[in-house]
Amino acid sequence: MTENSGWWARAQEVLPGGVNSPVRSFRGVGGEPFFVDKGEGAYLVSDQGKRYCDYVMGYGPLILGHAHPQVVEAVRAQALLGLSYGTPTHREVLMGERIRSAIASMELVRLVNSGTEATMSALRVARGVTGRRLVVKFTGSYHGHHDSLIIKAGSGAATLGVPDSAGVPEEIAQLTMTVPYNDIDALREVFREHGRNIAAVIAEPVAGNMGTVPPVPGFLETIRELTQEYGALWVSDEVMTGFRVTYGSVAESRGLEPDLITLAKVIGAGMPVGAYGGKRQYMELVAPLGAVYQAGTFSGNAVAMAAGLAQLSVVGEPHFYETLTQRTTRLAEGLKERARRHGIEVSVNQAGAMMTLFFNGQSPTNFDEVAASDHERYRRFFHGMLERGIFFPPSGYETCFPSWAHTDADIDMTVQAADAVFRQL
Ligand SMILES: Cc1ncc(COP(=O)(O)O)c(C=O)c1O
Ligand SMILES: N[C@H](C=O)CCC(=O)O
Repeated sequence: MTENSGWWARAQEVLPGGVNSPVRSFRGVGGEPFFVDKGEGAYLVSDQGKRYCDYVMGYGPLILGHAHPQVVEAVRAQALLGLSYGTPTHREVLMGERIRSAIASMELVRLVNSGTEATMSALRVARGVTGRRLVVKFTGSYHGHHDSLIIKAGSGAATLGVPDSAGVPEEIAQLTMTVPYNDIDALREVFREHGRNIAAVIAEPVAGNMGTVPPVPGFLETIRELTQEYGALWVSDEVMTGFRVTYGSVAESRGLEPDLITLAKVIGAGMPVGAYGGKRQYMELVAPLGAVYQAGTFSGNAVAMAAGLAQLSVVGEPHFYETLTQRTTRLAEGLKERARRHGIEVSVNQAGAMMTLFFNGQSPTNFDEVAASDHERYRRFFHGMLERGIFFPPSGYETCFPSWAHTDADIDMTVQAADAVFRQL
């Protein structure tokens, strides 16, 4: 149980389940969510004045922490000039150029308003380019909530046990094939049977929506090889990983060139933003150049661009990702070591500044292995930490996002608190 300000009852009267996105409801761990008044650096402050060291960080976008001065100043300055224009602005161009300078294969970039919009549009392009209907996704991956991809999905869908959403017509669901993450043989089999009808394979280059699950050696390379062999497009969904694990794309940092890449989260610094892009030959199909229609009143929004550009200029500074990764490793190693002291079997998967603590002696490599972790224990761990003022993701299927604002002292305090919680598990 968390503090109760009375707002939770009011919220449930007016919002479905009290929330505007299912994971926020704490259904995965039980209890009631707390309400936030403000964020400051690595901390959230609740409406009851309680401070929480925050490892959720808006589910990833806030890589600099809450209310970073440069981001806030950029937002304030732009707001004074207007919020949204419906005409081109310099900052949209600057954002496109910044993304392209970091991710070479994003030769043309279209800005949208969310990760969901980005992946939905990327699939439309892939289908438009290939004239094919089938798409392949991986079990436990989450790419947003549109009809083609809310199938065997991770994140809140997995937590709530509704990986396949009602309301998706069977005819649409049948066009999506699912393969276990990291299962190279199963992927080859799907291509052997259906390869000439597959428009796209969409994959998180490090899965983050069943907790953090890195790719096994050869997995991303096989996606590249098979899509090229069969004339399908590889959509690397970097909504979570893009500019979080490294400056730019994880796929490109491994020497691979996806056909289309989707971004969101970090490029918006907490404002609603998404982007998709890729090789000119594909993106030239997007309206107004080509026949794939996609549009948006708020796309490239002026305030969102200001926030995102401010954040990207900070993360682009030398050694940013090395330092953030080291801090994340400090947390991961600290948690493992303290759990071991208390004889509790855990593993921690980490990729840059993404990590998940699993109550599982083996590091999971796919959704079934994540599901086999002790989620009841995670629930107790979550609440133990929350009582001590530390906010971990409210589900064993989500990722922790340490930020630049987390100091070594914050991390050591977290490890200390975990020690006390492990003792009671
Ligand atoms: C990899 C990935 N793709 C797509 C999405 C959808 O993004 P959004 O919630 O901004 O619609 C998310 C997160 O929600 C994500 O983590
Ligand atoms: N795991 C999701 C995205 O990364 C969590 C965000 C949400 O769906 O509210």
